[in-house]
Amino acid sequence: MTSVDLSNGPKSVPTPIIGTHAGLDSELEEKISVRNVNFYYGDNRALKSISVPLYSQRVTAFIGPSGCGKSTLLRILNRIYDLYPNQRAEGEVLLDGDNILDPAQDLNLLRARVGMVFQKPTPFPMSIYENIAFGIRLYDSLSKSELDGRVESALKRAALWTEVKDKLHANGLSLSGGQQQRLCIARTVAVQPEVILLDEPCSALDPISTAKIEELIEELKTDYAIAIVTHNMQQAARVSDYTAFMYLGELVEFDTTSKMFTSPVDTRTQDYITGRFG
Ligand SMILES: Nc1ncnc2c1ncn2[C@@H]1O[C@H](COP(=O)(O)OP(=O)(O)OP(=O)(O)O)[C@@H](O)[C@H]1O
Repeated sequence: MTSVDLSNGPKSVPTPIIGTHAGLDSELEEKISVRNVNFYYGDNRALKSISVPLYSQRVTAFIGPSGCGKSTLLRILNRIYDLYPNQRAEGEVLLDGDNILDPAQDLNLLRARVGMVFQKPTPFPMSIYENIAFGIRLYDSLSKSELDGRVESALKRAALWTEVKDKLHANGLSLSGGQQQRLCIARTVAVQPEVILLDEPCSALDPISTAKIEELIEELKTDYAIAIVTHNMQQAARVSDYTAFMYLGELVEFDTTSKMFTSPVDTRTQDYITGRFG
């Protein structure tokens, strides 16, 4: 493994350890490139010169102790932080080469291209069908039969169709927690994004629902670049191809998941993965 300096940022931020992962996987396509990103909540710098790739058709896990900045980083990738005052990002986040931090970026379009699923399932208080149709209508004008088809295929994609096909007009909130989370994934998939961000999607779920979501992630990655924040090391090891370890707002190490979990370079990564801190 070699160490490559991706940072032109402040000298106080150590160079992250970036593995020679690209050489292991010749079909890698960099969908998102985070370059020297700093993030501020007011005056508090929560992210420090972060540079990391997200690859198409690969799952990248973001791990690290509570408060290290994992969710903050995800919230930059679809500019959801823009909804809040006094939060700002510096640097570049390239999506297919275009900087989405550009003030001229169309945020509705960006959020259609980069979908997000949150920790707590957040269905809208409306029918299962409408939960999905609502988002599609924002971006596409489809006939009723086309819309029905898109709703059905999103529910199938999220492995929920067989459980809900006979009650599409029941309220989304009447579903179990695990079903609600799959409904949220269906809602995200329905608008045909290119990137899916999952922020601790299983933390409120039981082991069976968690296993279903993990299978789903494996299935979805054939079409999307996926980023997942998780506190569960076994989950990161199971579902991801690449892992980024963050600590105190810095990216400490990034490599293939197999390398990170068998021979991490930085002792902080090793300590975290083996449960010695965090
Ligand atoms: N809305 C906010 N206002 C001010 N500071 C915030 C806000 N949200 C997060 N922070 C700070 O930014 C830092 C990173 O928080 P973030 O939620 O990204 O961490 P995390 O790694 O996702 O943590 P966890 O694993 O606990 O969810 C923390 O120091 C946190 O206190």
